[in-house]
Parts: sequence; structure tokens; C-alpha cells
Amino acid sequence: MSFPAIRPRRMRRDAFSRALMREHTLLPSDLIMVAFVIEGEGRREPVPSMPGVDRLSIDELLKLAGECVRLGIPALALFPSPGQEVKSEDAREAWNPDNLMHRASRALKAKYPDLGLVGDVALDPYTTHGQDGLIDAHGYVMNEPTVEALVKMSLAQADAGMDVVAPSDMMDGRIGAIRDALEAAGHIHTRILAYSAKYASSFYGPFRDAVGSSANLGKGNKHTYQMDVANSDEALREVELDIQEGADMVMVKPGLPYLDVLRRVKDAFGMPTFVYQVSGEYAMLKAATQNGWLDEKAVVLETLTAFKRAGADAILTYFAVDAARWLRGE
Ligand SMILES: NCc1[nH]cc(CCC(=O)O)c1CC(=O)O
Ligand SMILES: [Mg+2]
Repeated sequence: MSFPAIRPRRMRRDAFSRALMREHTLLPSDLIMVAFVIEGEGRREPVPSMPGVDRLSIDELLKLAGECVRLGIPALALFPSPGQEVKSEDAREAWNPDNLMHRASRALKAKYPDLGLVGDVALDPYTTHGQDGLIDAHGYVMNEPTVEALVKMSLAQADAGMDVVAPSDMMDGRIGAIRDALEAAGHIHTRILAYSAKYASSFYGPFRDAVGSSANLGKGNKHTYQMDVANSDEALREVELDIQEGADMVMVKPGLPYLDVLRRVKDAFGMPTFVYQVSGEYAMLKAATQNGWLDEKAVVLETLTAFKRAGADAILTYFAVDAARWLRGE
């Protein structure tokens, strides 16, 4: 009777050999925490479609930042949830030097100068129609006028101390325009994290609730600028352009349904490649774990490890603080 000489199970038998052959390790330093900012003081406003996520006033945000620093999470990505009263057709609040994001940035940098700050660059929190750009009479998002606005927004964020500007809008040519403007203004250290392969996904619904753009967007969609979910060659073309235009980091978004794209991007370019585990992925996992159908710690760490396996250098996730605590055995 002959048995297999090659037994992959041998290495899996004991914890020591499993540890030695493990190919990827998830660390708190792989994570970027995501937070929503609101006006006020002492305010934590729950996002109903994202149980466990609160919109935070700046003083509460400072506490979250302190926790990130303590846990070894290198950076915090900020999204504003401004009131309807500052929204307009032309989104001018986006580059107001004293807007909510910029006040948050200055407060965070004063208290935690070493925590990396990532500012979202897109117009959707500030437009009355909920689109990421400026629209023409037909509701089409106009490319160049939007890029001009994004440039002003990026300069204002850099002035307010943001370390990284992260255009999440998918306009053509915006990385090059932002890079030129930052250089010309002397902001030579401001990094650009480009949402390069951002899909027109249905997994963003809870985020749009959180920043207050879903009601304004109504039945609208973003199919004329975000990518078709069926494409991945196109993702490589988009990433290549952003690299040529001066991106320091490129991103694939959403995460879990797009691991194939992540792997292709990492293999093709070897760039710092980030992935965004988006609001709908968060909501999906939360719903199942709150029902007791899945084990939260186990599935969250599994998804985050899967991103690393697929080639991610860093992961934007609403679970960053929880995951870092679990990884540290807290
Ligand atoms: N500029 C919009 C933006 N920036 C980040 C997200 C989604 C993030 C998430 O779902 O967690 C979106 C939503 C959208 O494109 O409508
Ligand atoms: Mg592009």
C-alpha cells in the first residue's frame, strides 16, 4: 500500500510550522482608519447603516486620533459630513480655508503631528446634487471645471496641514493638475493617494448616508466617471495614467469584490498600492456578525489578511481601530 510522499498537511500539523511558512502578516501599521467629521462639540452621531461608526465632532475626533497613535495605526483618512446650509451648486465650501475639514486638520496636526492625515478630495459632500463634480445643464459632470475645483480643494487641504490628498472623484487628468499646483505652491511633500481604479459600485450606499449626499443624489448615479464593475484591463490603464501624472500611491476601491484587480495592479506596477474596504463591506460584515451568524474578529481579520495576500500595502477600513486592538491582543 503506497501513501503520498508529498503531504502538504505535514506543514500544517503544528502551530510552529504554520507560523514559519505563513506568507503574509497583518499589522496595525498596514491600516488607515476612516472617520467622518461633523460640526459641534462633544457630538457623536451614529450612522444607522454602519452600526458602530459615529460621525464625530472635532474634539471627539481628537480622541479617536489619540487611540490610533496608541495602537500604531499610521494614518487617519477624513471625510466631512457638512450641514445642508454650506452645500451649493459650485461646492465652494470645499476650498474655504476655515471649513470643517481644515479646522479638523489643524487641530489634529497640532496635537498629533506624527499621525498621517489623508484628506478626501471630491466635491460630493459639498454639492447640492450629490455628484463628485460640477454639472452642466444636462446633469453631466464636467471634467475640466471639476478638476479646477479639485485643485483649489487640494491646495486648501495642503495649506491646512493634510499630509496626503486623496482624490476620490475619477475625473481625467486631475492627478497631474493637482501635482503641478502643489509643486508650484511649494507643497512638495504633500503626497497624492489616487483613487485610480474606483468602481461605480453599489457598496457605497452607507457612506453616502454618512456624508449626507445620498438624499441629494437621489436616483442619480456616477456611471459617467466611476468605472464599470465588469472591467479590469481598464483599471490598469487608469492606474498607469495616475502614475504618469504623479501619484505617490494608487488605490483600488471597493476591496473584497475586487481582489483580482488589486493583484493585477500590484503585479503590473509595483507601486504603493492601497485598497479601500468600503462602507457596504463594513455594513455587510456588521449585519452578519451582529446577528451572530459570523464571528466578527475572525472574519474581519480574514478579510484584511486577504487584502495583503492580494497585494495591498495598506488598507483603508472602518475596522482599523478594532482590528489593531485584536492584533495587539487587547
Ligand atoms: N467621493 C465620493 C466617495 N469617497 C469615498 C466613497 C465611498 C467610501 C465608502 O463607501 O466607504 C465615496 C462614495 C461615492 O463615490 O459615491
Ligand atoms: Mg483616471
